[in-house]
Amino acid sequence: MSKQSELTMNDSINNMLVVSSVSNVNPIESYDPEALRNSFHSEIRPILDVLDKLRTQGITEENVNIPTIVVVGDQSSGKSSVLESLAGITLPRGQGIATRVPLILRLQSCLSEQDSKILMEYENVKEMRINSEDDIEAAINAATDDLAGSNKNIRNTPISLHIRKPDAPDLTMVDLPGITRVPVHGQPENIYEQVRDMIMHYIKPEESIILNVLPAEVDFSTCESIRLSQTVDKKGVRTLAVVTKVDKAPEGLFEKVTSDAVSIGLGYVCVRNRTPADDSIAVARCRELELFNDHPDLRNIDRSMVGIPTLARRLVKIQSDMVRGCLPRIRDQIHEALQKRRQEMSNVPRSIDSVNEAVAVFLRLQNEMLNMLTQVVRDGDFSLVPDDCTLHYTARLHEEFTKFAEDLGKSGLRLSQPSQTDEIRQMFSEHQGVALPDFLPHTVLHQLVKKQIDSITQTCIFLVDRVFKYAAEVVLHVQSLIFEAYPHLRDRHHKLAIQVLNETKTTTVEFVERMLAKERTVIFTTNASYLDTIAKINSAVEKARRSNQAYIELDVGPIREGLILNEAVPATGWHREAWEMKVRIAAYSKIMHERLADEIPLEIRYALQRTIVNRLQELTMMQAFSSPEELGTLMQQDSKIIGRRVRLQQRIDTLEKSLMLVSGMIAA
Ligand SMILES: Nc1nc2c(ncn2[C@@H]2O[C@H](COP(=O)(O)OP(=O)(O)OP(=O)(O)O)[C@@H](O)[C@H]2O)c(=O)[nH]1
Repeated sequence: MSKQSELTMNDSINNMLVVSSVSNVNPIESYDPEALRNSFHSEIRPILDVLDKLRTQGITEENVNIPTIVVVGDQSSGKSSVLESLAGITLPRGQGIATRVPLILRLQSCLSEQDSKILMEYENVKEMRINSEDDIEAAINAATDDLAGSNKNIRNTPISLHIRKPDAPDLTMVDLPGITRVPVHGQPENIYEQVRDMIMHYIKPEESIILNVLPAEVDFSTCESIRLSQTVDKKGVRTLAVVTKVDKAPEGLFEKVTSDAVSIGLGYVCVRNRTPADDSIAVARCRELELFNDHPDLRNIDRSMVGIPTLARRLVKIQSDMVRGCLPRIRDQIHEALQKRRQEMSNVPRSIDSVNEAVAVFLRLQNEMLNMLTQVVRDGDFSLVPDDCTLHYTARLHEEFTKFAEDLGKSGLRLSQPSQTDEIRQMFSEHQGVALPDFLPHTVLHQLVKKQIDSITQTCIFLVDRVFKYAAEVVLHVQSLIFEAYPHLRDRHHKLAIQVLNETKTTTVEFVERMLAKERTVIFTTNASYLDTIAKINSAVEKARRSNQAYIELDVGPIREGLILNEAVPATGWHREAWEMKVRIAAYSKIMHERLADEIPLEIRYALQRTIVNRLQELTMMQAFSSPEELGTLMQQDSKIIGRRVRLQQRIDTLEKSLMLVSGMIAA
């Protein structure tokens, strides 16, 4: 019992009885711990113990909903004071934000003072004993600072306070930070959203009972806590209102709680908590008794709606009703969570405990990598990674090659461009005398073909660059997936893959350069489409001429352009010869582009397939480790994976323990 308390709890109870006999007005019920203990059914207590244990083990993080009384209210509405009144101990209170982390308050009655104990737990602090009630406030403040820092920040990591004392009601409740719209004392700008999210987390489950703390001085419909609780419990069927500070605003309270403008399904209980003027909690209880018995505005309120003793009794009853029959559902939820965690665990690599095991995993992973690369690169089979579009190798390559063919088609000479006609004409004049005047000079043709090749050289080399870069990404991505847990092994394979791909890229670039050199050096084709294209262009122009068209749309193979006939195709002279040369270049370019658009992609695909599926396979298989130590280093697991495995194992252990507890309780 608090040193501050000049009156003991028994004194206060005696006082309550004295006051009530003097006042002679329908006295409110006195706080009778014995009666409360008796009303607490013997079968409820063990269930509560189990539920409390589950809660402290963090089972709620596994989506297992445990019936809980959640205390919510606007800032400084008196939440902590209500808990203080129920527990008979001093909790941190104030005008600013006092509660900054969830406080799970577990009250438990016991037979004698010798059995009393106070324990606190949070995060990594387990079963910290608090020797005196006077130290609770400081301990909670220190733990809050520890969890949420010493400024006014909040954090959703609970402190659990277990108080066992003779006259406590058997109740477990969660106190939450008060809702505030305006950040104060260095609180973050989004303090409202943070508090709201925390409150919603606790009140959303159907199993939660919402203890909505409303100060008597305000219009209840303006309370933010009412607004929030109505979003999850519209009709208020699981909401109980506690009206505090009735001593400050007794006028009109009777109408407020009887009209029920804010739909509170479980009803109202009006209380007067301890104020700074009360020396002790016991004194506060006496003053509450006097207030409700004597005040002309309060004495008419139904006795079942006033006083901390009534509130304690109501809560114990609600809690008893709640926990009865909840165990089978909780067992099923734990079972489901356990299955899920076990499934997750089966996907986390196991720890490696021997050299033989390390060798086996080493070989298995290498095989997995090669199989996956073969599937992706050779077979175009991405069934292992349906959602990962980067690994749909053949489709991505096809896109690249189609674009390459389009780019080639777009490059080069345009039949309609006068500047090119002038250029050709210039070339003609420089090559006069090489052949008879009515022959198109081959040297000019050759020079123009060379220009064509120069204009597409970059397009070809860039294609090799892009495709090899992408292929390297695919290989590294597959390796990262397979060797996720083994960073050293992954790095070794990355290095090997980059090395062989670079080698192949060099030979592929050489191949492309050789192809372009051939095209630049030799003008050659046996392809009938060369003459065919020339004939088609000429015939289209002739036809247009005959029908006196000034303009034609040419559409011959890849040649699609509009021509103003008199400008582009003059009947005689230099211009006419330039036009004829242009037609030949266009027809020949078409054949060259087709050759390149097929040959270069074919070579790239062949080279990549041989490298990734065959060469990499050989090199991977040839890889060895010189000693068990080297193998040990290679097979060292990523610390993140180790951490994940440990955390999962802890969760599984907790769930297994919880399942045993609950199943045992159901069977009992
Ligand atoms: N007069 C009077 N004052 C009260 C009553 N209940 C609470 N108070 C005072 O109201 C102030 C706020 O009370 P708290 O219990 O800290 O309120 P809270 O809702 O827990 O506060 P936060 O956690 O900061 O939101 C304190 O100064 C209390 O002493 C009451 O019934 N009567």
